Amino acid sequence: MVLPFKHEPFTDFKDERNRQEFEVALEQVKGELGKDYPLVINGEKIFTDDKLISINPGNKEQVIGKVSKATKGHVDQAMDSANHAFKTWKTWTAEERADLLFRAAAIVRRRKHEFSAWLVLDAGKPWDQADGDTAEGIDFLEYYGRQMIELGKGKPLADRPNEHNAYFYQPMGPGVVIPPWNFAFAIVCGTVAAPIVAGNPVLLKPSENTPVIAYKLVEVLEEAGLPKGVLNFIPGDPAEIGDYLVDHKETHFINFTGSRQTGTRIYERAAKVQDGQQFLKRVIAEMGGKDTIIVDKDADLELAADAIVNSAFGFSGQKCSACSRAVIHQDVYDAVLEKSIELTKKLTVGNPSEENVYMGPVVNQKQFDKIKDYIEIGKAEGELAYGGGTDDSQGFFIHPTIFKDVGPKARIMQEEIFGPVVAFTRAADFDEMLEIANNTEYGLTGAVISNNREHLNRARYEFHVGNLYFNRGCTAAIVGYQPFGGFKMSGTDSKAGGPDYLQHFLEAKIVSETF
Ligand SMILES: NC(=O)c1ccc[n+]([C@@H]2O[C@H](COP(=O)([O-])OP(=O)(O)OC[C@H]3O[C@@H](n4cnc5c(N)ncnc54)[C@H](O)[C@@H]3O)[C@@H](O)[C@H]2O)c1
Ligand SMILES: N[C@@H](CCC=O)C(=O)O
Repeated sequence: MVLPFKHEPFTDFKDERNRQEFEVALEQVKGELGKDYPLVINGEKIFTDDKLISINPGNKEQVIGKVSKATKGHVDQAMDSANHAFKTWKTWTAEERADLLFRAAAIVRRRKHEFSAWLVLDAGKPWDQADGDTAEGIDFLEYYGRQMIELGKGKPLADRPNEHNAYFYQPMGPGVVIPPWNFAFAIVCGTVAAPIVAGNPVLLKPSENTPVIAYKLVEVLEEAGLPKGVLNFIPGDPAEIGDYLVDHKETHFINFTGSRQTGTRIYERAAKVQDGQQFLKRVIAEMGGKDTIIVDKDADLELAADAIVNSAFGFSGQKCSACSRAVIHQDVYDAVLEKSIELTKKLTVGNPSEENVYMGPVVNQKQFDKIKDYIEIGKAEGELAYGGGTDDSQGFFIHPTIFKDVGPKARIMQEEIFGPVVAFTRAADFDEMLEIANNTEYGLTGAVISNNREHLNRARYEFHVGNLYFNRGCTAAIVGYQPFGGFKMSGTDSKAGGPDYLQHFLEAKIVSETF
């Protein structure tokens, strides 16, 4: 019997034993750095001369791994292998495919600290954030397995005398998974596991920033018994193979998570029907955010400051859900700002592969330079209230940064920065707060800190975001509890980790028989 879904508990690093175990895992992974990793096509490991070099963003000199790079020829081979594998993979029952995910979850759970240690080194995640990333990956495996078992039963329909109607789901065919680097295990795991458990083979092109941890997932699924060709691992340069994967006439779906710029490009290209293409491609595109926390005048101000600071600076603001705008009622603006600065002063910044800090580096030089530019823009658009320091001598470190008195239309209030920068703005009343909260092109997450029930009720319907939170921060959705996905230019609102997610990768079929 499959037990009900329960999310994977987080590790308490205040417990000395957990800290010691994690240090052991970090040392183990450090002993494995710098290795070569292959492509995996039809179960075959292919090493190429041309490599992606993945480095530790907290220590630029440290090479995490050298990962083979796929060409267009490899994409064709991977698609052939996926098409071949589809013939048998689709015949596995929902329970058999779900069992495979449950086995994979058990393997990752046994090696949890090891996976989190790879995330610390490959993505620069602080320990708690890395632990949360691994736990979320396990959750996706457990949750989608259970959802597939449910969907495998089909849906009830009405029958009439001498007529039986059946409603069931079937897989679509091979598709492409293109994840980002910021949840380098969880998002890769969820976006791969869902189409696979639904019966579709996958071509996985991981982010060029974090390909090693993605390879680890491929190994786990192989160990769990995934037949060859069902998951093909084809890291590469997106400029070389990105469009080719999306345009391919055999690509049935593109499961993308990343920036608005790449997502809209994929959405547009996938709409074009290629010569010989016999179906319309489905695009799941989960994109960026410009997420707001509203603080009402009737609010717990300690809670408000804590929610803003942790949502803005957790993982250095490199979450699509991160709070980058705090919209505060004028009566409590100064108090919330002051409390937020006091909390921010206590945050530690450093290299998480050496010590358990609150904030690590940002992912690469490009992001570091971009965030630095936005800090300069912020100085012209508002007043630097705290932080602003940067240092890329050893790794890509940016200190938590707060701007105050920023106008709602300022660039740092409108454009996704994807770094530890938050802008504060004041509003006269709740109407104005909602107006400012909704005035971006994004609609991903948001939070309202208020004890006014009437205002919370209004926000429920008028604050236009896919994930809205009351009296807490706007990050850290949990699989099965807060399915995730946004409106507007934040994407197709796929609600990852929710009860409707697998249907993106299934065709619903009706068979009506007359007796
Ligand atoms: N909404 C969500 O659920 C969610 C979750 C995580 C991250 N994000 C967003 O992701 C972004 C950060 O991730 P990123 O920097 O990796 O994003 P990105 O758009 O630069 O890259 C995402 C993926 O797309 C690939 N890619 C780039 N160009 C491509 C092309 N032309 N064709 C096909 N693939 C291409 C990349 O190699 C990578 O694998 C932020 O905007 C963040 O908000 C959104
Ligand atoms: N699901 C994550 C965000 C994923 C994007 O980066 C959260 O809810 O914080």
